[in-house]
Amino acid sequence: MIEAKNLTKRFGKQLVFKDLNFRINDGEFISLIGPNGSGKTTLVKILMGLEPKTSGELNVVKQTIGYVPQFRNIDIDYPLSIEQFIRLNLKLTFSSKQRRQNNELINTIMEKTHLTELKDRPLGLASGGEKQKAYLAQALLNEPKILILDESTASLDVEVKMQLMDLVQELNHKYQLTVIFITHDYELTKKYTNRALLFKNKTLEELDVDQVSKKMFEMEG
Ligand SMILES: Nc1ncnc2c1ncn2[C@@H]1O[C@H](COP(=O)(O)OP(=O)(O)OP(=O)(O)O)[C@@H](O)[C@H]1O
Repeated sequence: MIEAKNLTKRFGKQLVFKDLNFRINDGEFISLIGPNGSGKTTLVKILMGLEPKTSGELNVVKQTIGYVPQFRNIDIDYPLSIEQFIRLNLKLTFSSKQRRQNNELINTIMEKTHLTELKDRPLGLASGGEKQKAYLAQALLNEPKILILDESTASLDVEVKMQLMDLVQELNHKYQLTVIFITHDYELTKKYTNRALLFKNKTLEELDVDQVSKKMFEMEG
């Protein structure tokens, strides 16, 4: 469970947001929406402990968080396979017992993300959707309870976006994974999320997904 009370963030003199009050329950699939520069990434950085809050309270109860960024282009010469890329986040070990456990974990995660058949494909030659699944798999390595998708579908075409979101929805249902989906995509918000947190006038509104309108995605920062 994540709970914020009067959460405020400033960068120097610039107020990013003020007095945010919200709660995200375990197993929710929620979208975080709002114009460019309204503070979505700053808020998730605070949730992940990567950025200090200025004031207010934030409780993230003993939860591990996985983070999936929007994929950037990876050079076709990138030397690692999909599996090797996912392994980058594992702790280095020379113990054979630990290596066995690592292998089991990798196999489970590759299955969960439907990457088993693609494990030896060089990441540089993978499609956009496959690359994004590799990022997702890497984020799942420390068995997070909360998954943050930071515009993770943005550079994918429509069909591939849906496939990735179907996969995330499956993980949300099967493993009660809490999902926070930062997005500028109206259709995906409506189709996949139950609730939305909307940044407006430097604060955050909690909305049922029925209350979300296309207009909310057209606002300028
Ligand atoms: N490290 C920083 N130092 C100073 N200002 C920052 C820093 N990080 C973000 N900002 C500012 O804080 C504001 C919020 O930025 P943030 O990236 O959180 O917005 P966002 O809603 O995620 O935007 P986008 O939809 O464009 O990704 C912006 O005005 C940005 O310039």
